[in-house]
Amino acid sequence: MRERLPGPESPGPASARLEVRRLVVRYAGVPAVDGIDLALEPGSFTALLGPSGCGKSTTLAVLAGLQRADEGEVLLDGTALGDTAPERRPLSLVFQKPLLFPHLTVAQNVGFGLRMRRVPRREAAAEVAAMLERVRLDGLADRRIGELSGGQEQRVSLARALVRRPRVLLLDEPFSQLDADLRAEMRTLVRELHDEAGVTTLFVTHDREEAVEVSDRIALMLDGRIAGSGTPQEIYTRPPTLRTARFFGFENEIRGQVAGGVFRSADGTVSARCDLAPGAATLVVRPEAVRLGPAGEDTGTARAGAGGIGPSVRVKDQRFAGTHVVVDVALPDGQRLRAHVPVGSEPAVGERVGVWLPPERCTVLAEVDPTRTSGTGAP
Ligand SMILES: Nc1ncnc2c1ncn2[C@@H]1O[C@H](COP(=O)(O)OP(=O)(O)OP(=O)(O)O)[C@@H](O)[C@H]1O
Repeated sequence: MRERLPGPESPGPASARLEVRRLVVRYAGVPAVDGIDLALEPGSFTALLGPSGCGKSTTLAVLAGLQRADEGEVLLDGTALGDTAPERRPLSLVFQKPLLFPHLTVAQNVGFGLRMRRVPRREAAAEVAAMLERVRLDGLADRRIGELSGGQEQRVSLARALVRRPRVLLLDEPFSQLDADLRAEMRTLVRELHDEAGVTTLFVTHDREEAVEVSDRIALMLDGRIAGSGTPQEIYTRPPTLRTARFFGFENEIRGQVAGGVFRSADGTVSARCDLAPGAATLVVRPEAVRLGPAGEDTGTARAGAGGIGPSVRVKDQRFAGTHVVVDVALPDGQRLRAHVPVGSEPAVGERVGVWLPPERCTVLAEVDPTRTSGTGAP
């Protein structure tokens, strides 16, 4: 995760506050967007994150004026946009597939919007040249679109979007067609461009790592609804619901009960302090937070409130995963718990190990999934 100052970046002079209230969009009567609220502060960078089909693109299309909402409204600096035509909205949209004019050069594509706005030729040329330099395409101004790589095409799309000086920048999975290295490079570029211009940005993605790395805030969308929102740190470490936890890779779910401010697993081996009311609950913990140690060692059970499991459990399975080894252990009641351990420190299958769940990495949720008992969901 990048080091970043807390709070939104300083807004650019013209960046706007964008608000979505109770937005509903139905296709053939079925809601694709089901009553969402969103507030993008001026100059902020928000990721709208969610799996395929959850309604992200539909939301963006409504913001851009390309799709009508069935209910709700979109407000720019407090003014409802209503039926304002797309070209009259001070927003720029970058799509997954670059929609560029193949018969025009790079510079002509970038300058197209300025020509439409009748910006004087010399002024437009200077702005286009400056923009191409910012997206590191200077030198390619006279190339045709067909002579560019996928990454270069998306740079042209970004330049074309930003040269209009939009008050809000909307990005719809702009790098999903690029390879992993190029995606990382483009993410950095988008973030740099945002930080320079301070333009309010909404970045749609299904990739949680991308959302965490690039944004100041994440709104997680599931089945047409906002399932949780917060800073990347908040949502990554303290998921508000079980589904959010699963989406963010909390593979371990331990079921139990809360009583007197303490969660206890069904078999009594895991405990953690929490401020939930008494009742059924689930403790979630990421596999990389689970610590394994030598069997018999005090791995934390004795510490009051520290999530801990009895001194020894048996290793059921382990497999090499490149940067770490995935180890599944069997808890006393038979449920599995998954740990990621550094390569070279993995215990053997059948070995007995001690387990410790650092309390600050455990989240207890007042929810249980009746369709699952417990464990990792591993076979
Ligand atoms: N024009 C349409 N007619 C009917 N159903 C549609 C239409 N467009 C989208 N849908 C449906 O609405 C739901 C939301 O689609 P949307 O494209 O907004 O999701 P998404 O999160 O952007 O998905 P992806 O990441 O795959 O693009 C999906 O179930 C989709 O099949």
